[in-house]
Amino acid sequence: MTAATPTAPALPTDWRDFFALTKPRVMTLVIFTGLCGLLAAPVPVNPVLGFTAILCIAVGAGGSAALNMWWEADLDAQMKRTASRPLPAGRMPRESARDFGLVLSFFSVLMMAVGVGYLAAAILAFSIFYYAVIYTIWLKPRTPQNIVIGGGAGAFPPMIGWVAATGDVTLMPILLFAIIFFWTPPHFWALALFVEIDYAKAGIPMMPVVAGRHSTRRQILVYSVLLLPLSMLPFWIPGGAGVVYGAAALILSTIFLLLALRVAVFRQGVGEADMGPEKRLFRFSVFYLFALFAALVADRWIMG
Ligand code: HEM
Ligand SMILES: CC(C)=CCC/C(C)=C/CC/C(C)=C/COP(=O)(O)OP(=O)(O)O
Repeated sequence: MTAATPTAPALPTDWRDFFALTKPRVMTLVIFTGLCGLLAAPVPVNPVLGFTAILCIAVGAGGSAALNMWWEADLDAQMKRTASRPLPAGRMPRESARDFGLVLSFFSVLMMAVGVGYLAAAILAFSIFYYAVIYTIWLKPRTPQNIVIGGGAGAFPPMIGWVAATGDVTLMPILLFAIIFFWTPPHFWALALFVEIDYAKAGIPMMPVVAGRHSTRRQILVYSVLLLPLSMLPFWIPGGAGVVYGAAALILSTIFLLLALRVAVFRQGVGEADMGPEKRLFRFSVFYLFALFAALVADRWIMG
């Protein structure tokens, strides 16, 4: 962040700009995994409590995204992918994004504490801090391991959903956390491979910029290999998920691994100019997590 960025908006702000600050497209999956954590928990959930918990996850995640955009306005201005966001495009004063993010974050935690429970509120508060401060301010500009460690922030929502329902952290929510944690590096590095030039321009030490494409592809493969047995663990542990989830996890994780193999190993005939395999892996990563968590809930409903 520098003080040089103008704070006066060049264009009037409207509600769509505030909505954009919450990174709504990315947050759909955050909210969905939170909802699935809640619905997969082995207890009946009071609908009002469940609705409050998901609303708090959505508001808290949106608040932390607004704080991320406030802090990164100068960086976002340098990248084509992010240059049209409300702050770099000059549609909003910087302070508005900061205040909006702080208000959303504060009220989401307060509402979670009052309406759902202290443990869920504490984990939500930690997730917001993790994304807005540990990842955005500390890790992202400093190390190519930024998203490996920082990915923890996005892995909390299913745990928050589960804790909101049960009041307790057991092995299952820890496994759901671990699945997203190991999913994040292939998800993000696949994208970073085809938008690498932007990150280099902005001076962000993303893995392809620092370690090169070859090493990034190998690391994508390592996480994708680990993801397969990890995603099967909820099926293998006693009292975990049933065969509907187990079959879905096996199929989805195998496809994920094959797409990662294509990115990492079988690139004969695919030039560096053609990032088709990386784009396919990125798109599938999003579908993968939606489908895996949907299967977890379907399994709970079908298998009981
Ligand atoms: C530190 C970890 C992560 C990083 C750095 C990251 C980064 C990104 C980036 C840069 C995009 C491109 C879209 C955009 O410009 O907004 C994206 C897309 C997406 N991410 Fe991630 N992501 C991370 C973790 C997650 C997590 C944990 C989730 C959900 C559980 C998630 C869900 C999504 C979805 C759904 C999209 C597609 C959005 C669309 O359709 O445009 N990401 N991610
Ligand atoms: C409940 C709660 C607080 C959840 C947090 C959810 C969370 C951490 C999601 C991470 C996903 C995300 C928006 C990454 C963007 O990375 P980036 O900010 O580096 O991407 P950019 O380059 O597009 O700004």
